[in-house]
Amino acid sequence: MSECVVVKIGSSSLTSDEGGLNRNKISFFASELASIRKTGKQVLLVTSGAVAAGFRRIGYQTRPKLVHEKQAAAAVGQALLMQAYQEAFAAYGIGVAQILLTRADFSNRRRIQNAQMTIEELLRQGILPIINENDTVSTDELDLKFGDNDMLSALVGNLLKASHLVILTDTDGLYMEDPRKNPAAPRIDRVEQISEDIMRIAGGSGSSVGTGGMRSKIEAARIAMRGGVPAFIGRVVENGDLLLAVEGTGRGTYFTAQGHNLPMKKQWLGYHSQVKGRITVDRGAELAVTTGGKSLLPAGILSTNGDFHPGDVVEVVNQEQHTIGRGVVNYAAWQVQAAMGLGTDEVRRRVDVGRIEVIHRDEWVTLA
Ligand SMILES: Nc1ncnc2c1ncn2[C@@H]1O[C@H](COP(=O)(O)OP(=O)(O)O)[C@@H](O)[C@H]1O
Ligand SMILES: N[C@@H](CCC(=O)OP(=O)(O)O)C(=O)O
Repeated sequence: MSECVVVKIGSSSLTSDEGGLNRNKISFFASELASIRKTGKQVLLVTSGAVAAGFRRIGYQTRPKLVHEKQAAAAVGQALLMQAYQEAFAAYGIGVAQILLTRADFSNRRRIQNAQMTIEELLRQGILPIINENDTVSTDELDLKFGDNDMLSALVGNLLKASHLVILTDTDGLYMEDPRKNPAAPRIDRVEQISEDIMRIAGGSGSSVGTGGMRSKIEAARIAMRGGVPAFIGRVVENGDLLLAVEGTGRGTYFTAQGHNLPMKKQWLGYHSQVKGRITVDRGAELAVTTGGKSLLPAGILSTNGDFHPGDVVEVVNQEQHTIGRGVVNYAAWQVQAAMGLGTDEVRRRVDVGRIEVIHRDEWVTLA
C-alpha cells in the first residue's frame, strides 16, 4: 500500500463557538485533503464535530454536558457532518465512507482486525474513510470512551502504520504556555521525546466546543511516536498548508517517530487492551522489566488490585504509582497475593502455578 496520512480535525476547526457546522471550513478541509491524495498518498480523516454540529439542531442552547444529551446531539450531528463531507468531497470526485469506532473495539482483536480490513479495502477502492467515535454507544465510565478524538487518531495511525499523523486544531502547535492565556509564549517547533515538562505545559481546551485541549493531543502524539508514526500538531489556514504540514514545513509542532516501531502484538497490549488489574512493584523489579529485559517474578511484587485471571492484561506501576508498563499475567490475583515477595523456590513450594514468571518478558510492553 502507498504511504498513508491520517488527518484529525477537531471540533474547534469545524464549528463555531455557538455550535453548528461551518460549511466553508468543511469545503476548505476537503480541498486540502484532496490535494494530499493528488500526491499519490492515501488519506484517512478522523473527525470530531458531531456533538457541536448537532446540539443546536436538537434545541439545546449550549454544548450539552450530560452524557445522554451529548449522545443525542452526536446522533443528530454525525448525520449532518457526513452529509457536509459527502458534498464537499464530491466536488473533487472523492467518495467517502463513515466508520464509527469505540475504545472497546480496539481492545477486541477480532473487531479491530475487521475494522482494519474494511479500511484497507476502502482505501484500495479509492474511498476516503471518515472516522469518528461511536458516541451513541460509548459511555464516560471506566475509561471506555475516547472523549476527544486525538487518541482515536493515534490508534488509527498506528493500526494502519501511517506515514504521518496530522492533528489539526485552532492553534499553530504546542506553545510554552496556552497562547490564549499568554499570547507572547514561544512555540516549540520539534519534540524528540515527550518529557514530564512537555506534559506540564500542555493545558486543557481553550474553546467552548473542543474537549481534549493540548494535553490529549500530546498524549496522542506520544502513542504515535511509540508506534513509529511521526506526528504533527498544528493549524491549516491557507490553501496548501496541509501539504506543507505533511512535507515538514507546516504551522505547528513536529513529533519525531521513535525508531523502534512496536510490533502489532505489543501495540495491542500497550494501547488497545483492556486492563483488568494493577500490580505494584519495587524498584528492583521496575528496573528488571523496564531496562533489564527481564520477566516479572513474584519477589519484586508489593501489592495487587483488581480481580484478574491468567491471560488477563494488567497494568504495572512503580512505588510512586506511575505506570511503567502492561503485560499478560500467568497468575490469578489471589495467586500473586500468595506468592508476592517470595523467592522462586518458596513460590514453587507454596503456590500451584504453571509458570514462575508472573509476566513473561515476551508478554510485556514498557510504557514509562
Ligand atoms: N501549551 C499549549 N499550547 C497550545 N495550545 C494550548 C496549550 N495549552 C492549552 N492549549 C489549548 O488547546 C486548545 C486546542 O484544543 P481543543 O480546544 O481541544 O481543540 P480541538 O477541538 O481542535 O481538539 C487551544 O485552543 C489552546 O487554548
Ligand atoms: N466524538 C465527538 C468528539 C468530541 C470533541 O469535542 O472532540 P475534539 O474536538 O477532538 O476535542 C464529536 O464528534 O463531537
